Amino acid sequence: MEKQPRLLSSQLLLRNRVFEVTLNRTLLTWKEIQTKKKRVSGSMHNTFKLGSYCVPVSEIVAVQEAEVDKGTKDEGRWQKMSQKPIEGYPYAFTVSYVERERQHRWRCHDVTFHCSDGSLCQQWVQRIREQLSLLTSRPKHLLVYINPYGGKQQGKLIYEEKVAPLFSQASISTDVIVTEYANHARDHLKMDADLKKYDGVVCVGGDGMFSEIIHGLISRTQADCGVDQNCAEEKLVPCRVRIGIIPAGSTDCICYATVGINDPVTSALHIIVGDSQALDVCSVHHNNTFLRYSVSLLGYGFYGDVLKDSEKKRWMGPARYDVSGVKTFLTHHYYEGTVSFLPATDILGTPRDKTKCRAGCYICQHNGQLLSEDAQFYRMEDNISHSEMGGDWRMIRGKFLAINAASMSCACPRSPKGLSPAAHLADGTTDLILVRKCSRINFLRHLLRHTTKDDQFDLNFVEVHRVRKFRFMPKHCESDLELDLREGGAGGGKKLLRKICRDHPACGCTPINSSWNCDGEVLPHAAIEVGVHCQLIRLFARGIEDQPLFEDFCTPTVI
Ligand SMILES: CCCCCCCCCCCCC/C=C/[C@@H](O)[C@H](COP(=O)(O)O)NC(C)=O
Ligand SMILES: Nc1ncnc2c1ncn2[C@@H]1O[C@H](COP(=O)(O)OP(=O)(O)O)[C@@H](O)[C@H]1O
Ligand SMILES: [Ca+2]
Repeated sequence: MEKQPRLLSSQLLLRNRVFEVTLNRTLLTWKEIQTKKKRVSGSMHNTFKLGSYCVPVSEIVAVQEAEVDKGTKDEGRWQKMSQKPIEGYPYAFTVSYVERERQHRWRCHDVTFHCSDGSLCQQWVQRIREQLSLLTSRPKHLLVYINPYGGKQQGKLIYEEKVAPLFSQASISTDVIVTEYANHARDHLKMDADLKKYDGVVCVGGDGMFSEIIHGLISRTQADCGVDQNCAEEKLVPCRVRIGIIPAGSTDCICYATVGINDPVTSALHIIVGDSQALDVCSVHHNNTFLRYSVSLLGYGFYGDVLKDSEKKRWMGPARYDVSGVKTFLTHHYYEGTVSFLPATDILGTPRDKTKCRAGCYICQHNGQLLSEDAQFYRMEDNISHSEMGGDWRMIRGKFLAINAASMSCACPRSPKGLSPAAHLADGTTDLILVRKCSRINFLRHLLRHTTKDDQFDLNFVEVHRVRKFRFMPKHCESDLELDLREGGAGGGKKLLRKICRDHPACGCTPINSSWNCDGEVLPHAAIEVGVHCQLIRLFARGIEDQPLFEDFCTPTVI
């Protein structure tokens, strides 16, 4: 039977005031004790307020015996915490814990308790350390990949200055690899990394870098388990190793949509406390050949074109998306093709819901298997679910300015509610958004609504479906065409081009096909098949926390 740790309770000094400090299995609390002197002043003026504070053990970053300053030199903050001596209390220890600030930002704060007795001080440090060691979800050894060229090229600096000190404070050891070329991290994970050694992988970079990491990790897991990625129908094996994202990219939508902010220190703290958030992954295939994985946006048309154009402007940093965004908006290209999809019918929730996926999301906790009342009835009647039968595929043919599949909200600083505000992180579905050909002004209305409270789907040229699978087939199948052009020689090519020009009068100024924006990576194929793999990977995150009313929240504010 598990040994119940006993309660530890002592009277300790904090900022020259006496507190009753208590540690149990889950909480560290400290309550101010009225001293005689204070009681007198309290009763006389009736203004004296006693402080009472608490921190969940799960949010303690570290505990450290503090060196009470006796005029000796400072030997470094985390070697020994230097403190002013208090008469009669020559010993002290410092607890570092997570404190919540505005807009989902987390910070590491310190509180130092002074003790009269050295062995009591040691007992406190030891007991808190014991409690921390019981938290088995915390990582101990991490493999870190830094993209030194992501975003504003600050990845290395961000990691060294803001993240590494926190990891060492929390006794997390790391192996750090600064990538030397694109796909370095992917290939290292896929082939070389000794994954058994690590509890997690940390990605310092943007969405493109994160994409490298998941490709390495998922491919490696499938290879180790003998699963063929090329077969679109295969059930993929979930990855054991969790991934932490330290945002140092341009859009950082995966970090923002899973944590609520793109802030390196906040992300580091979510890694340290050992958070876990499952994430859906889309697999993208073409002709039974595996192309890529995606966790955030798969965008054809507008977002594909923005990305493709922006790649030429990398030197501009994150501003390249604004420039390419305006350019792409003005060119106003539309693309013809057929979208087929398998609607997720047997679930609760729709992409137009007002409720959002938040930390501990009820829908995601049930793997997206929660049944709506109708579907439940249907299942009872037939004893088999619609999706188990294969479901009904739907087909929409048309001219589209954008086809977006958002497997998560895709919230980012540019659009805090995201491309699909009600999408879930881990429900096994993706929200397929179809924006049909419309006027520039209407398209602008749609785009601008991503930045306001107005519903971007409430427009007659926009539709959105929650789906488990989808396919896109452009009117002109690019790969066949390319092959024909290449293999058919100049004559054959010209003939074919003439045919395309006939079919597509805008040729010359309008490209026939767009490319897909797959989590910030250009995917040149137009024709693709996509399937969602429910909860294939896990992040060191917990989803976006509901903004706490600070009085209700158990943080070291007065309770
Ligand atoms: C004219 C007014 C336009 C306002 C439109 C606001 C809509 C913004 C919605 C952005 C959704 C972004 C989805 C995330 C994509 C990233 O994977 C990708 C790559 O990010 P990375 O550079 O790797 O961090 N970024 C972009 C812009 O394609
Ligand atoms: N050392 C490197 N040199 C060049 N490119 C790299 C390197 N490491 C990673 N990359 C690539 O850089 C691209 C962009 O990275 P990312 O971190 O997403 O930044 P951003 O958000 O600015 O696009 C990704 O496609 C990634 O594969
Ligand atoms: Ca999803």
